[in-house]
Amino acid sequence: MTAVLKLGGSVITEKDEPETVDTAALSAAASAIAESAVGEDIVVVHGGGSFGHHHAADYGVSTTAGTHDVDGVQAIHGAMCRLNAAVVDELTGQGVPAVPIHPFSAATRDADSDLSLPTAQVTTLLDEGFVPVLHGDLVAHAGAGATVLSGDELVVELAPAVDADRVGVCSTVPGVLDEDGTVIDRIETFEAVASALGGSDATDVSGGMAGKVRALLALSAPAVVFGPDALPAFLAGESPGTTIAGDDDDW
Ligand SMILES: Nc1ncnc2c1ncn2[C@@H]1O[C@H](COP(=O)(O)OP(=O)(O)OP(=O)(O)O)[C@@H](O)[C@H]1O
Ligand SMILES: C=C(C)CCOP(=O)(O)O
Repeated sequence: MTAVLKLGGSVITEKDEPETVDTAALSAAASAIAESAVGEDIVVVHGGGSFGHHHAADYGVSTTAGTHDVDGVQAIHGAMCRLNAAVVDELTGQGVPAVPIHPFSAATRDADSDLSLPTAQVTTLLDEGFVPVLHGDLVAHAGAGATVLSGDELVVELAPAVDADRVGVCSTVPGVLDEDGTVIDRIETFEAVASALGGSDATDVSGGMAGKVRALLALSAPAVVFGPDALPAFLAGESPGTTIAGDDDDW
């Protein structure tokens, strides 16, 4: 049983306070992982929260708008590396054999914006008993300089690469909400829920909930979107929140 879990940046950081970790939330998430039965068969991805998104917005960088400004690259990638170090530290402090992987060092987008992410280091580390921890980052982008690579995109790339049985996206909301604020149980097409989907309450250059749903629909195996309180339930094999079940033939 292998799981890919994304910890939303909005969960583990104070999203409106630049470069501030939500230490209580990060500690609770790390403890849920440390205590879960998935043990070491888990790949963790985390988002940007107040580390990546503020800098990306300052430099006008998004998943589609790139930069050639080396100061911008350093600000955005550097902030994400600092957050990644905090996540890895918290996990290892709680006994999880977590190791960092920085996607900017490996991934590319071609001139058609198609993403290529080498994953042999992830699968090898997993096989060797480590818990790889990747993060939303920048990515070298042909013709655009460097663009944002969201953690949600990483989840979509990693799930088939590690043959994941379970994909979970832990955000601040208890699931994807309909127009009345009720958690939608299951989503099979973007069109069915498009009118309820917005961006993010906080600074977010990668599309908020709408971007998340679009990215997760690209998986053929179901992904679940849930809130922090439901993380232990997800790790115990339940499907709390919203199940997003697209149909990608590549799975
Ligand atoms: N229909 C909806 N249901 C649930 N959340 C929604 C909806 N529409 C918009 N949102 C917003 O999407 C946010 C979640 O997306 P966001 O990208 O901010 O989360 P994250 O992945 O946890 O953080 P990060 O992108 O930093 O990793 C929610 O906090 C909410 O503000
Ligand atoms: C803003 C940066 C650099 C990372 C974005 O990752 P996300 O929060 O998963 O969308």
